[in-house]
Amino acid sequence: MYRPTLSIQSLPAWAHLNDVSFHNVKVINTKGKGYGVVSDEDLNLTNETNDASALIAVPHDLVLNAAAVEEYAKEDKGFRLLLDAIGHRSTRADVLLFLLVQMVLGSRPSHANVGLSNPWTEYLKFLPETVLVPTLWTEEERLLLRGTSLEAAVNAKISALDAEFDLVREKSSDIIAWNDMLWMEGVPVSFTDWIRLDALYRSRCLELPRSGESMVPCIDMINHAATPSAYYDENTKDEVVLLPRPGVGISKDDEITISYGDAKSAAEMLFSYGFIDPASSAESLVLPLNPFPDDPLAKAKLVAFGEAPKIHVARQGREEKEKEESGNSSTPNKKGPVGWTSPFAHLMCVNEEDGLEFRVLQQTDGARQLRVFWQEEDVTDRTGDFEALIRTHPLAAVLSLRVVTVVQGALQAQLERLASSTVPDAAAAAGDPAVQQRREDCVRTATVLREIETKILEDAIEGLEGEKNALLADKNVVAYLGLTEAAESGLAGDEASNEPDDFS
Ligand SMILES: C[S@@+](CC[C@H](N)C(=O)[O-])C[C@H]1O[C@@H](n2cnc3c(N)ncnc32)[C@H](O)[C@@H]1O
Repeated sequence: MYRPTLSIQSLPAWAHLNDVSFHNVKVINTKGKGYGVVSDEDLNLTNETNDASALIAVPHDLVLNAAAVEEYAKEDKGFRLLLDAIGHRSTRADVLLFLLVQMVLGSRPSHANVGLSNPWTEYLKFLPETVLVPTLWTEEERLLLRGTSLEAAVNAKISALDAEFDLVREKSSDIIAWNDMLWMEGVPVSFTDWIRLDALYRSRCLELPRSGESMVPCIDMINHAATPSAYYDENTKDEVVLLPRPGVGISKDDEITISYGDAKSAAEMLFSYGFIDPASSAESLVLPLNPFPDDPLAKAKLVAFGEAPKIHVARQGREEKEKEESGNSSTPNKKGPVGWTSPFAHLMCVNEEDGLEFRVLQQTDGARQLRVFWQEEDVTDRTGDFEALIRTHPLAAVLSLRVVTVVQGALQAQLERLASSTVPDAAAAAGDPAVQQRREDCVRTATVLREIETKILEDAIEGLEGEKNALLADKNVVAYLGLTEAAESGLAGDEASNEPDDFS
């Protein structure tokens, strides 16, 4: 839909009207990062920060979260109907609905017969038209993610957004005033509008110490840096304040930055914010894990496990590694090993002959319930704990070898997919310079992600090779494989008669 915009030069006027105070800082257009906040003068900072040193202060009533949406619904009966029909599922869902209404009000206020304007109606007009998060990449641009951990995640997110948008359309169409407002008047709201609102929310929401997950106008103009100069907090007046970090020097024209978190992986940063900062992203990735296609228990295992099966891969921190080795290594650039976890892989690799059993129990009310048994013990509530459960099995090492082989195979397949899909040349995008620039940004970011994930996968596979070799040397495994080999060579003897050579 058509979306009016406001120049960032008008932000001070909006801030003044809405009691947001800026002290010696201003919002400007930065190079390559959209808007950002810079210092207007050299700041003489002490090691103490308090309210007097706040660079930006935002009144509590501008903070947008589930509680604020609820307050808004008390004043606007029309919105109450909409919120009760669609909202109350999560903070995000309520805020997105509110933003949708504000976006529509902002684009055709004269026609509005429902919905009350609010400071956010105008503030939305300052926000960027697009965010480079992959849900807003074109289908062609998303091919750049082939083989990365984001390939499946972005497709799943787009499907989820599609289902969510259908629900919003269906429920709001039942309310005549909203049906007219959202879907009939002028250019109706589109799926792209919905994806854009989701992207704005994801890339701009903050975790406030008291108010929780919230959007805060103006504070959301601050960019990220690995070594930030500021942080946000809530003060005794319930304002959200931007404070300089103690001991950090800020000169005139310096950009003021905060940290968006250092525990997020490169994929998570790209997914949520549309950029990757290798200096502050965690070296980790998450991949989906599919059960064996020929496992007759696959469905029961999935139901009993209760969540989407995954493999988490993460480089262990240097300190962790040093602690583990209890040595005092002084090779600062040496990276720690890459470890993995996958609770489902352990469940996936055990079968009836190992002691796994599924039973369907009829309850007194007639309902049927799937129960999981391991070695005769009911472990229905511990399906995520099979790594520990198999440790006491006489063939524990054999079962572990299966798991390690499965995980290594999945990571190897991912690495091959990553290596086999090349990144097309950005110059291939012809025409409009803005489209060309955007394509270059997507190619650059996807290339960074691909390099980071390739290295993590290679190191994880190498680590798994070590684990596999250690397990192959285990005496129980040697004995088990010896028996299996003997059985198979007996079988091979029978099968040998089927070899084409024998017919010759
Ligand atoms: C909370 S907003 C910050 C203000 C934003 N730059 C704007 O124009 O409104 C977060 C977005 O800013 C951009 N951004 C923030 N830090 C960045 C960085 N270090 N490098 C590149 N882009 C960054 C990304 O587009 C991100 O989604």
